[in-house]
Amino acid sequence: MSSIFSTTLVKAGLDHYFDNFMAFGIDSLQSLTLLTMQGLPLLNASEFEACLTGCVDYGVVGVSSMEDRKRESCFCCGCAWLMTNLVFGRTHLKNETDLANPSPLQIQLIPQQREIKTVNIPYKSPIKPYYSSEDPPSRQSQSSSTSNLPSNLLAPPQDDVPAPRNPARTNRAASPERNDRSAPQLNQQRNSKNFDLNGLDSDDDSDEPVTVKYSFSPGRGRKGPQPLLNAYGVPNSIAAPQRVGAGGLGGASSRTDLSDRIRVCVRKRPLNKKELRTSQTDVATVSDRRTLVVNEPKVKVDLTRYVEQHEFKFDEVFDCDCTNDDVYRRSAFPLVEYIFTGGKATCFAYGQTGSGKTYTMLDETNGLYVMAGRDIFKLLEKPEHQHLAAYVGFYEIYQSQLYDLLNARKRLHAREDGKNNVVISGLNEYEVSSVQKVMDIFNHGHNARSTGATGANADSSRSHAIFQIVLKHKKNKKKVQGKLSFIDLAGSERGADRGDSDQKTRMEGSEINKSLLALKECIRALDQDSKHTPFRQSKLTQVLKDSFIGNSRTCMIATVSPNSGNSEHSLNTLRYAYRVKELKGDGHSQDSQDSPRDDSKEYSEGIYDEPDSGDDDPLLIDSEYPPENLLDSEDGASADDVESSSDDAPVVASKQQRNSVLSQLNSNRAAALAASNNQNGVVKRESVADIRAARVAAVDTGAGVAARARPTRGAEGSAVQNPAAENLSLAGNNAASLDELVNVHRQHLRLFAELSKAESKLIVNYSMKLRPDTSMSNDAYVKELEGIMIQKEQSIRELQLQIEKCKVGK
Ligand SMILES: Nc1ncnc2c1ncn2[C@@H]1O[C@H](COP(=O)(O)OP(=O)(O)OP(=O)(O)O)[C@@H](O)[C@H]1O
Repeated sequence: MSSIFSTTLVKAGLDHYFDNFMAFGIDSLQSLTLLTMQGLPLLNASEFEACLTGCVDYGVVGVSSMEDRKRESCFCCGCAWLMTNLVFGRTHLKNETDLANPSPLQIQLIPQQREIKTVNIPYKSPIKPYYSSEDPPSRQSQSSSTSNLPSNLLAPPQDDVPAPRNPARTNRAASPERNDRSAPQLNQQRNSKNFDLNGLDSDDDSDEPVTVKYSFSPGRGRKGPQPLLNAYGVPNSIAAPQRVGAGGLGGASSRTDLSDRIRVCVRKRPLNKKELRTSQTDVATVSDRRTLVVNEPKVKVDLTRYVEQHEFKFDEVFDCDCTNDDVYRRSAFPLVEYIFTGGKATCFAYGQTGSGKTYTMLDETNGLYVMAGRDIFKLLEKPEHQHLAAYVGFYEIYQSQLYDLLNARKRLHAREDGKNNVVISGLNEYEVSSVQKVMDIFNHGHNARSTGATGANADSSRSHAIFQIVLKHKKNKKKVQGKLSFIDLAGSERGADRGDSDQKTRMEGSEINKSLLALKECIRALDQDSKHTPFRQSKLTQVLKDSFIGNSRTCMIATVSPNSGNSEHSLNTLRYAYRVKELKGDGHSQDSQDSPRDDSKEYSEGIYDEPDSGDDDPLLIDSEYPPENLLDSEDGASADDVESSSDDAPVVASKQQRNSVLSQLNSNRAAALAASNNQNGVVKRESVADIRAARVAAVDTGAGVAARARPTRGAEGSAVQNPAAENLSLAGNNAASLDELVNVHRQHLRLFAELSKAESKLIVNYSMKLRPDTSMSNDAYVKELEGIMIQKEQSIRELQLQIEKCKVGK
């Protein structure tokens, strides 16, 4: 880098962009002027003006102020206007030694068409470049006439990454060379098994990932690692949820125990060929066995790009070079051992479509279920297990209905026996004696699984698939020793991200979201030893009920795609996984600044007691249960009713005593609240906890007096019906419905928050035309908006329905 260059920047008043220029390999007047000089005759003043105002690629190099842009010209999008009021002297240039060095930044113009044909201005993240000076051969051999642009320039992965206002001018193809003087060195270790960039055919959209390991060191001619900046341009420290406190997962030294009741692991898959071909960056770094850092590419409001770092800690983090066997040893294997001791265990894969859930859990030949099968058969050979036999069943939950994948997708029903064990009645279970048999049966079912096209993935799983291995006593097949379920959940991405999918797909998405939220709440409740586990929220959690109570172990494997284009989804996955276990052993961590909101606190308030399963004994299964034990029904209504009756079912004496103490406390609390309201002469808004407290008081004392006697302020002191008091009496009459209402309401709020976020983003993108692709047409905008509105409408309807239910019970 020449001193003339820096002097010139100072003269031009652009020296504050020095780092940005460096990061983009612009380290000499040579490289700068090549961008600006050649197109001088191409644009007239008004075109230039239009380009200036519309050129969002300034953000790429961080030139944010309009004044600076005018001064410095629109070099980055290649509109090729020479710097107006050029302070950068061409005379300087002539003398400059850098002139001898061919610039890596080239523009090839076709003046006749007044269109920039090719230009390559690679976006090199100041944090983590994805290619070294020795670019992969395929990139070097790309023809300059094709538009094989660095995707992060022309087709940035994020929706909110800026795109040029005039798409015609963006038809630029890559120049193969890079400035290795300015570029940081990047050493790549590639998995020889898959990696052959030479062989990357642009038509090859294979999703087959390639393992790429990066190690980065600053290169010659470049300043050291650039500091990360946050949205305010301030160096960014690690900013994401970090668990704090003892017993949590925050400290590197935190305990990770294979025998934990809940284990939350994360698996990062390798970049696939398509992602490599489109030059997507690997933004997820496994920094140690328990830590994953996501470098999220972002754009400031002034269009400057920056990177935000999020660090997450889990029980276990598996890097992209980990095999299924590695994952198995640290996740499912302990569960296998556990079921032989008479327990139930569940292993989930959760993540965005295409992130590797099926590959991990149910890969036909190498999934965790195969490995578990292998170990189960080994253990079954032991003399002490000779009385046991293994059975497999495979079903799916699609749109809240159960289907037997081993029996022509026959509808199934979940039932509950007297011991709170869930039985999928009618499920075909096959006795298996070898891994091969397990695999054959699995394959049969796998083919029947529902898949459908979504905007996100043409082959996306639209259902939750549950493959279970049950250990039964040979002499009495109704006697179950243990059960291990492998669950390949449907894709976690939200309905709002499904592009212009039809209503059916959006409905599916909404159903999936609902069940995943419910699942999270249930696992959290389990992790926190909560007295109440909200099974009723979805079919998925209803059928997994016995995996959340009593003798159970759960392992969740969150799968993430490492590419920059999916960073938002990956972050959602990681936040979900984090929330599952965030509070363990630290009741105060929800107050931590970085910790996400604890919205299920009341579950642990001890207001409700879920009856113990009392099933330390092996399960006793009976497929003939009275109809009142039906957990799922055609109309979907009785499930709740049944569940509520199970909530209110008699509990063991000690629990009754505890409940009565709790009732007393709650009653006092409600009365105190009433008194305080009375004293202040103000009608206070009720918190959920208050309503619940009063409700429980009303139910348990049988009087409901505290609730109904809530005083209100009225004109001249006359009694005015207090809506809160009405709620309380209502709750007393229909406790289960109100309970459900609170849950639905909570989900509604969450969904609305998400949707409103998406809506704001949409309108910003549309109005500022920031979408990199041209698809943000009026039509696309209207469609996306419509999609969001439909979801909001659905959510409101659901809430209204629940309100009606409560009223009916009044
Ligand atoms: N850890 C991994 N190593 C190698 N390849 C992987 C890995 N994870 C996933 N893949 C590959 O990535 C692709 C997508 O994976 P997979 O089908 O498992 O995703 P998914 O999360 O189950 O998606 P969906 O929800 O749509 O079913 C597959 O081709 C799979 O082979």
